[in-house]
Amino acid sequence: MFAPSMIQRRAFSASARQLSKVAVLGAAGGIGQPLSLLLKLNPRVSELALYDIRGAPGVAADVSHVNTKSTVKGYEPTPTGLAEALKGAKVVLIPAGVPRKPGMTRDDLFNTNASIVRDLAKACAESCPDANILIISNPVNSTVPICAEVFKNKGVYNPRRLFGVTTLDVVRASRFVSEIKGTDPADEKITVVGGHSGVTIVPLFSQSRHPELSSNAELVKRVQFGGDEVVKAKDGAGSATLSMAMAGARMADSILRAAEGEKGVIEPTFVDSPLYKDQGIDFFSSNVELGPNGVEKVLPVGPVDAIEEKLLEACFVDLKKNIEKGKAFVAQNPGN
Ligand SMILES: NC(=O)C1=CN([C@@H]2O[C@H](COP(=O)(O)OP(=O)(O)OC[C@H]3O[C@@H](n4cnc5c(N)ncnc54)[C@H](O)[C@@H]3O)[C@@H](O)[C@H]2O)C=CC1
Ligand SMILES: O=C([O-])CC(=O)C(=O)O
Repeated sequence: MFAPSMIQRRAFSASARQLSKVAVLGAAGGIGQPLSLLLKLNPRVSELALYDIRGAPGVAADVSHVNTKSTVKGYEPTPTGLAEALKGAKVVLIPAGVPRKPGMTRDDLFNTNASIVRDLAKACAESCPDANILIISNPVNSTVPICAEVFKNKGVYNPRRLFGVTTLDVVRASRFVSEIKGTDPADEKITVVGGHSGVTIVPLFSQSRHPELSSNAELVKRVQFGGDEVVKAKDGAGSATLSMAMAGARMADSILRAAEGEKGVIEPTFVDSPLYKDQGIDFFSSNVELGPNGVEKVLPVGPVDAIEEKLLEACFVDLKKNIEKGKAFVAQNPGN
């Protein structure tokens, strides 16, 4: 017999910890592999579904030996395999697609990655329409609108559940500031808004502990073009994978914590946003409060200084074009 207090405690822990299936599409890639490992280490994940057009069963077999409770399964690259991987998923992370080589912009990836994301989005809309979809594949400024259009066409679009992963931009910003100031990056909370490429990435140092940094043009540029640093250093072998895996795992964990009812979970992310819709910009990255239903509240950008005002103006020009390009792609190429 259990004492009443024990029964209460057991009932509480069972309801607080939900069973969460998480799927990774593109799981055998540079990001997908370390991301899958980090998700295997997350106690909030009960089931890990790994899918790729090649190599997912091997990655799954490897990761499955890590001695945490969750189960791991790799799926074959067939429509049934994909549907099975997605069925019942609470979170789907999508790092499928090609990465940049030196000299390329993220937009140069559009021609290859747009159709990959469109087709995977279609599978998600069919097999797990209520899942939280986290898009990592570039160009994020266009692939997120692509996913939204696909979900709309299927009649299952829920703007609260679609996220462009821009976490890496704030991860970089806090690290770069800590290097300059000799501080712990954990203490450097830097707001970054806009989109996820070049000048659409807008760090708001005026809101940080070091407001004077907004006039540090070199630092601003480093945050905006941090991805290029890695692309150049990898010299043709791809772009950021390990730091991205960490950033993606952090975002997934935040989504899961909020789903479990934790209050005050805030992450920056590129979402269907009311902030600049009046200027024709339907998606924007800003701090977002997460909840059991996904996006709980899109937080305002807050006060910006004159330099940041100019950065935002430049951001809007490119961002608008990137978003339109994604929407137009689905309109012209709806796929099967
Ligand atoms: N949002 C962000 O902050 C970041 C985004 N990225 C983007 O993430 C993407 C992936 O980068 P990496 O992992 O380095 O590339 P990768 O080439 O190492 O891996 C991509 C994986 O996707 C798989 N794939 C391709 N088509 C697929 C499909 N239809 N279904 C399932 N899997 C498919 C490939 O087989 C491969 O294993 C790139 O587009 C890159 O630009 C990279 C870093 C940061
Ligand atoms: O730079 C790239 O192409 C990959 C990426 O999005 C990043 O590292 O932020």
